[in-house]
Amino acid sequence: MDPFHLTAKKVLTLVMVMDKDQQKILLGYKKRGFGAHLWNGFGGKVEPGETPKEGALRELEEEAGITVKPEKLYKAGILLFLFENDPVGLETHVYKAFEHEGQIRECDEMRPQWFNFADIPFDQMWEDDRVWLPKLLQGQDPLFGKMYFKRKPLDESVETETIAVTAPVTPVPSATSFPVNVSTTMTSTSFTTTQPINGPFAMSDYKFEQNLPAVPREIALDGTIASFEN
Ligand SMILES: COc1nc(N)nc2c1ncn2[C@H]1C[C@H](O)[C@@H](COP(=O)(O)OP(=O)(O)OP(=O)(O)O)O1
Repeated sequence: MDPFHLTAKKVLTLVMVMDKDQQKILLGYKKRGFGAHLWNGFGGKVEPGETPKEGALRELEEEAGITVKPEKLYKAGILLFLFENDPVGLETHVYKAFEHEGQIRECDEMRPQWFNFADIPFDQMWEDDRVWLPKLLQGQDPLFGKMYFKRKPLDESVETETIAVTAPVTPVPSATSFPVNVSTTMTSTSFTTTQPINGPFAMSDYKFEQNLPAVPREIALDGTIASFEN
């Protein structure tokens, strides 16, 4: 059985906002959820009834506080992320924008920050980014590719944060002291979580589709680029 065989896919978006004059890109530090502790563009799941472009504009506003005029948001490609032994692929519609409106602001999910093109923190980003993002910055889009990921072994993990937890602790009576009146006291403890470098997956392979006759709308479940926008 092909470990990358897909039976379903989720449609996601990813928006890269750039300032060509300053040679800067706006990235967000993901504070929670899928891809937590990594820098990425802004985006998320496309909701029922939305086009990918509408979803991209909504997520950009939710996560970075800024808006882009629909006609100034350009399709930069589609990346299909496949995970070993996971039958659900992530069809990610990538967009780019060079101008925006509104004030950039942090939210509970993302912390936005501008980076010079020369200082993009690839060692704290999904591994696929170092393959396709330089192409995007050089204007070699639209990009259509499939990225294959395997789960990382735990020894590639690094400790990233210590979380202090105040929790009620209920002493368990020993057999000899039983019966007693069990009292509940508050105490404080802490534990350390591990976060694998570049996220929990390692990219094992990737393939780009070159010289397509038209702009694809989606990547089919069998991996072929099936339908085209005219
Ligand atoms: C696996 O490789 C990936 N690489 C890159 N560069 N980006 C990725 C990868 N996998 C997913 N992404 C992007 C696509 C989306 O922009 C986000 C994931 O979105 P999320 O799951 O957070 O979607 P939301 O709708 O915001 O989620 P909530 O349910 O938390 O609202 O990462």
